[in-house]
Amino acid sequence: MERGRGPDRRRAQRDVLRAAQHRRGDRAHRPGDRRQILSVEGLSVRYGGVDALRELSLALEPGELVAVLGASGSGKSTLLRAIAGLEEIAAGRVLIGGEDVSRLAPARRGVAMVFQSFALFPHMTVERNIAFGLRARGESTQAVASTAEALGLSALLDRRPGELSGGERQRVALARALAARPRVLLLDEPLSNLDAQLRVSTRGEIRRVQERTGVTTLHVTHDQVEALALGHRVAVLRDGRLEQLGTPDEVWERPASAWVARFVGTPPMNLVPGERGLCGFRAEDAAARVDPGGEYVFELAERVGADVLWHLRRGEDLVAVRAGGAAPAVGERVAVEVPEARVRWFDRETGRAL
Ligand SMILES: Nc1ncnc2c1ncn2[C@@H]1O[C@H](COP(=O)(O)OP(=O)(O)OP(=O)(O)O)[C@@H](O)[C@H]1O
Repeated sequence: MERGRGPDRRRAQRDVLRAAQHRRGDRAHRPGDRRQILSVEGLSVRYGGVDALRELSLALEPGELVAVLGASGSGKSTLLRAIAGLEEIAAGRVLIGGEDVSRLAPARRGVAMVFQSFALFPHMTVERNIAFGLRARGESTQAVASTAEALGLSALLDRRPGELSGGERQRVALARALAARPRVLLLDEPLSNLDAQLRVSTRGEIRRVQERTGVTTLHVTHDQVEALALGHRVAVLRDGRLEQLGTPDEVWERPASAWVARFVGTPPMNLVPGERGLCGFRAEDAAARVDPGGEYVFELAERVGADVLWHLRRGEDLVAVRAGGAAPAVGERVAVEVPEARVRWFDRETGRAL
């Protein structure tokens, strides 16, 4: 589950490019489908004394997939639940298609939500699970067959959830959400109950179905690999606030703060004190070589996927750099060079990018 180097990084960049092309095409085909715009303005949610969301504002273009990334407790689920109408809002509002839906009942907002637990009805067949929302509203169930087909579920329509694999159950949950043709799709960690391999394939499926249906989507995850691979843009949440909103490339290349720089990437961006503040650089952007006059001391080498990382120390500061060739002995001096264009500077006090 490595991110950021070699093929993974290139794949992420290709995905971003495709997403941009998709969005351009999308606009050309459905000019101004403004009914699908989702925005939240100054949203605050409180649980007793806990501020789960603090004046959070965010706007999604029609057909856009935004991955919401944050540590546990940062307010990701609360954001989705507030948009769906499942949490009381202390301040701010939720707009869908420009209409303030903050006071509307969940069922009238035009949103569908998929939970981590899938929440399927165990006694109903796949077909009835997918049709559930449509039947409840007295609507035609015509969309069931085509949605099931799009998600590769046609052969499973008569089974019950207990007779399905985890990945199949997840696809049924997704099909049930999509069959109702929501304006906005909310996905709350939908991949976290799947094993590593299935996560990757289901991730691709979500991406394809989302692009095909063009439904505006918020996808919550605490997994940065998933967020960068899946989102047209990524919203990074920290303590109920929006720390950064940007394309995967922007979040990777130009973190808005030292906090984002530390949160995104395995290893995270190196941060060491420099003349202009905190100096940030990624492991793959640095060149390291044994040099008796070098500032760093070699501590250990570690294989991470396709790469070998050298962990180095300079006083209190630890850095990791991607290196080739034989590792030096522990304690040997190493020089590290980073091209100026690859260095990011952050304010020492506030941590904001300079
Ligand atoms: N029903 C509740 N009652 C009290 N506090 C709550 C409740 N639900 C959430 N919280 C608190 O609100 C904050 C945000 O929670 P939320 O579930 O939105 O975070 P999250 O980012 O989705 O976390 P995770 O990744 O662990 O699911 C946390 O501090 C959490 O403890």
